Amino acid sequence: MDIFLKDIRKYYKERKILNIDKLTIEKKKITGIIGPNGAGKSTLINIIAGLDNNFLGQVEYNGKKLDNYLYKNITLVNQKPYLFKRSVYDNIAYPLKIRGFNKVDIKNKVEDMIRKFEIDDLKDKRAHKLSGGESQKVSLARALVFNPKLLLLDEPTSNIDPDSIKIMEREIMNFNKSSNSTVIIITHNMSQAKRMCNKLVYLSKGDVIEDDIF
Ligand SMILES: Nc1ncnc2c1ncn2[C@@H]1O[C@H](COP(=O)(O)OP(=O)(O)OP(=O)(O)O)[C@@H](O)[C@H]1O
Repeated sequence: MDIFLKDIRKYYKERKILNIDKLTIEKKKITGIIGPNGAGKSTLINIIAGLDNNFLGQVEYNGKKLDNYLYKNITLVNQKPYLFKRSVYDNIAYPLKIRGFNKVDIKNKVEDMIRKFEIDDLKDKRAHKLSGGESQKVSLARALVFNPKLLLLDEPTSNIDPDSIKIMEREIMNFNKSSNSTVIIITHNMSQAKRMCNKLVYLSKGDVIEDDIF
């Protein structure tokens, strides 16, 4: 889906955090959002995810307002993911269970994710006992397993070792190509942005300074 933002204003108390007149995120592409600390990147991605309604302006998804169907097809992976106190396997299965997939499908899809992310050794571990980087990997696997139409990533590889970064970038790019889903990634890593993104949006003090750096 493509996303169109218009006249976005976000305040905390009197302080203006976001001030975006117009921004289009193109469908089927990977768009990177970059910019200094405090620029408003996480605030923006939370608004796009539908997790923050307290703002002025319009966000349209394929020309429509966010509804329940769209909301269920959007997922956000945070830098500090929240995982349930269950096994890694159960955590990855969860989005499929709540969407009513049958047991065989769930097993196949979860095992496929475990294979792709090379986390077989983690599958029976309780998720709250994982390291920060392991949690981020599991959280990305849990996001991709149900094939969202819009994947939002807030610094998904910030705690990750170089080998695991390769795996995560590969899986995000493969997912984007095979599903034609739209991906937005916040990153401070310019070489990662260049490796992965079709387009880059530069945010500074809540304003879009440039929206196509490449
Ligand atoms: N709940 C809140 N209450 C008040 N101010 C907030 C709140 N959340 C964020 N802010 C402020 O909004 C501004 C933008 O924060 P945001 O987290 O969106 O920045 P960011 O670009 O994602 O930064 P970083 O690169 O450090 O993650 C910051 O100045 C932050 O202090």
